[in-house]
Amino acid sequence: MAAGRSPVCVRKNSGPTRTIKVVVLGQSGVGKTAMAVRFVTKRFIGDYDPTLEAIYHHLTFVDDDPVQFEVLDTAGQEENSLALEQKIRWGDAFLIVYSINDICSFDEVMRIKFLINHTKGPNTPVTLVANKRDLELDRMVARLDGEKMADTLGCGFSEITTKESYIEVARVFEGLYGKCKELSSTKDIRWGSPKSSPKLSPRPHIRRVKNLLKSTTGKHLDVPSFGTNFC
Ligand SMILES: Nc1nc2c(ncn2[C@@H]2O[C@H](COP(=O)(O)OP(=O)(O)OP(=O)(O)O)[C@@H](O)[C@H]2O)c(=O)[nH]1
Repeated sequence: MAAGRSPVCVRKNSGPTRTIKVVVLGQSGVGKTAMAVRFVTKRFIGDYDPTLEAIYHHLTFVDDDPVQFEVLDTAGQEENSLALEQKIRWGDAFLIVYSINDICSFDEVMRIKFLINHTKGPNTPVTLVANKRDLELDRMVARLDGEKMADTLGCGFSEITTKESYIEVARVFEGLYGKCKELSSTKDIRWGSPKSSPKLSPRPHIRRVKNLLKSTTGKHLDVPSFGTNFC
């Protein structure tokens, strides 16, 4: 480098930025918000407003590809299927999260995958995520059962601890991008295009995560409204 010049970070092969809309689904308390926030801020924060539902924006590189992640962190899925379908319609790719210490959250996985198949088709990129691996002593769902379930449902599988590992969380999101990329090159799936998903309109509340994002990363967050927009 010539003296006096500051270093410039240049990525090889970086083409146009792709946008991937990821919807994080799963029962209340499995760690959806923790995962989304961990991915975007690298930080683990213990407690969140359980009703929080938000879209996080995160621009990063995956294998030298510039990727704009839009992550919809949904509220727990104890709501009716229609409301859930509206959120599913928005996404390109999906994480279905359960907690290894909560058998009920595992029982919910099949219904969610069924709704994704019904709404977006069976070839949609989905990863089943077993969260809270650090709570081994309270384990109720064996890793093997998670893997079998993922096999049966035809989706990827990862067992992670959002609490203890940022890398594991990042790999889950990056893997989902990889799946989208692979599918788009071999099949006719559409993703990252403005027409692929309906627009969301913001809803004015939520402080904590918003402030955290702003203070730690300068990133911003949208609060979606799933009313009449989704038809
Ligand atoms: N031990 C442990 N706790 C975790 C982990 N991930 C999340 N938690 C905790 O689990 C609790 C629920 O996490 P949330 O992220 O609020 O869960 P959620 O799925 O978004 O819940 P809803 O917003 O109600 O749908 C919080 O107390 C988190 O700190 C993990 O990997 N290990």
